[in-house]
Amino acid sequence: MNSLSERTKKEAMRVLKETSRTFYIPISLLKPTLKNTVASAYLCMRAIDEIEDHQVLPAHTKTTLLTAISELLTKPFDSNAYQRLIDPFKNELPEVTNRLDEWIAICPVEVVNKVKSSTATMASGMAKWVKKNWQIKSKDDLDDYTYYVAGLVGVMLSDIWKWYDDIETDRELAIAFGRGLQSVNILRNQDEDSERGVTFMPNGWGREDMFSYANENLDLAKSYLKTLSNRNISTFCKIPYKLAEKTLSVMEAGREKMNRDEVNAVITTVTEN
Ligand SMILES: CC(C)=CCC/C(C)=C/CC/C(C)=C/COP(=O)(O)OP(=O)(O)O
Repeated sequence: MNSLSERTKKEAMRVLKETSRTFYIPISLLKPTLKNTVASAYLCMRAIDEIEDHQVLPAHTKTTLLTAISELLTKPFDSNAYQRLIDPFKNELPEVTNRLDEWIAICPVEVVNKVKSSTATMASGMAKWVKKNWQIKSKDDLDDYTYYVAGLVGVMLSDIWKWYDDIETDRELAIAFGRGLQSVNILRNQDEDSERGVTFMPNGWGREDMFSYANENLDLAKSYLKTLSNRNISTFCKIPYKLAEKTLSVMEAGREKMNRDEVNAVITTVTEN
């Protein structure tokens, strides 16, 4: 047994628990091989998301880091080069980012190139949107942004399902799933984002337009769910879907987000069915 990689897998679950409110529980419910794979894949994307979202790093540092990481991910991953790249920023960056090389190392070899490739595309898309200062003017811009930051999570997960259990899914539906979840987050975080001077609303859009965008994409997510023939995978995907659906309904009723009991109730309903 390789005890270093066993230790890193445990660490991955600890870091996941500390960084993701939404995905720790669904990932924990996956069977061991899937759990390890999806955890490492999620952490790879989260590692770069923390750079894009960083509250202190200047834009030029973000774009330099994201572009360089994207390039590193397109080759056999050079851990030393990665550590040299982030070294000047290690104190500012969270653990999930500083350990990207370890998350890649625990991803099964048969699927790691898919994870690296989606993450590389995401990193270059994030670099592009940092450069544009997230100036989303049109629906096409919104589709482009949500493709990079969330649609690609769906693409990567679909690649994992295909590898694990030969499950065929529709790429556009997987992307829409990500877009649906992301647009619910945009609605939920609108005030917080505008306080830091960022808006993801296309010109002329109000909240109702973003609600429609979220609903349209979540409808496609529902079609995606119907195509999943593996129960363990289907439960995993249903949890964020149902949480998003419920978040939309509480926001429509004028509240900011679900309370903890409501979150737990959604998870119980999904896992008991
Ligand atoms: C095929 C398929 C299942 C597609 C879905 C793809 C997917 C899981 C996209 C994630 C997008 C997203 C908004 C993540 C952060 O959510 P958050 O802020 O709620 O999560 P956090 O608690 O991890 O920060």
